[in-house]
Amino acid sequence: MQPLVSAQNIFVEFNQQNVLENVSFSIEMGKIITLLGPNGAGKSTLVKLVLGLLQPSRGSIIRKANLTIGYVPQKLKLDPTLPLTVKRFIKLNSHIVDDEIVNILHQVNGEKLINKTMHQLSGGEMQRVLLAQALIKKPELLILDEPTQGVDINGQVSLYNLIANAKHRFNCAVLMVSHDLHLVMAKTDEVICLNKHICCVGAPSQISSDPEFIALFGQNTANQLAVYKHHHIHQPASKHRYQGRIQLPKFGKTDHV
Ligand SMILES: Nc1ncnc2c1ncn2[C@@H]1O[C@H](COP(=O)(O)OP(=O)(O)OP(=O)(O)O)[C@@H](O)[C@H]1O
Repeated sequence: MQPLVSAQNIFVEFNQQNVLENVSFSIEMGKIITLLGPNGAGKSTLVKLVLGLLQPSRGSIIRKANLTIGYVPQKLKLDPTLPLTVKRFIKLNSHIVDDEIVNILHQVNGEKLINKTMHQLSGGEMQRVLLAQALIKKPELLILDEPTQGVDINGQVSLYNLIANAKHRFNCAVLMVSHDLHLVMAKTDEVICLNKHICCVGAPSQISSDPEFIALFGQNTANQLAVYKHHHIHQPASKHRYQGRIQLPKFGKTDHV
């Protein structure tokens, strides 16, 4: 089956410096992919490439024709003087009737939020509304960039459950940047470990024993992944392109993982 997104030998350069180097990956229907990497590794840059907001300096990225993507950003900056209700926010850029809004909010446990203004929402409520807005298009691919920033632990658990439910309901693929390994790995089919180039890729249990992963993230983090065993078949890691050894910097977000 044709992948939803296929990237081949991507380079992205800012100010004559490579931010992504020779990155190749594909996103297949129904898979949950978690993107890991230290600060500045190029995770958001890769997300922008997949969204089509950025073009590679070299290499190619092919999206399935008419691919529908739902996107949940890290944070949404809204003009505080704008009295935008949740209902109006979800209606932006889409022609949907009120029943559909109620339905989609129900799917993220957010029916009670419909008439609140966006500024009244807590961190967790805001992320659920952003998820609802992303799901309204019935996306084939849902992309989330650190969706639980500023959300407490209960909110994090509930958000990841909602994401997993949405994946089953829409049979969509999910690409997410997350440092909440203890919460996301049980639901993740494939981990892509990025540090400008792809250091390693595979199921969480495979990645946990990869020397590059251990060198980059430490044995404690690898142990968190090791407990997750998947019983379905994954692509062999050799199908992905490993980009060779790297100089390994200290990981900057240890407290998050
Ligand atoms: N528009 C831009 N112009 C110049 N440099 C940029 C631009 N966008 C990103 N960068 C640089 O590219 C590198 C990768 O940034 P990116 O935001 O993709 O990393 P990240 O892995 O998402 O980091 P973090 O975990 O801190 O969010 C960083 O060094 C950043 O400063």
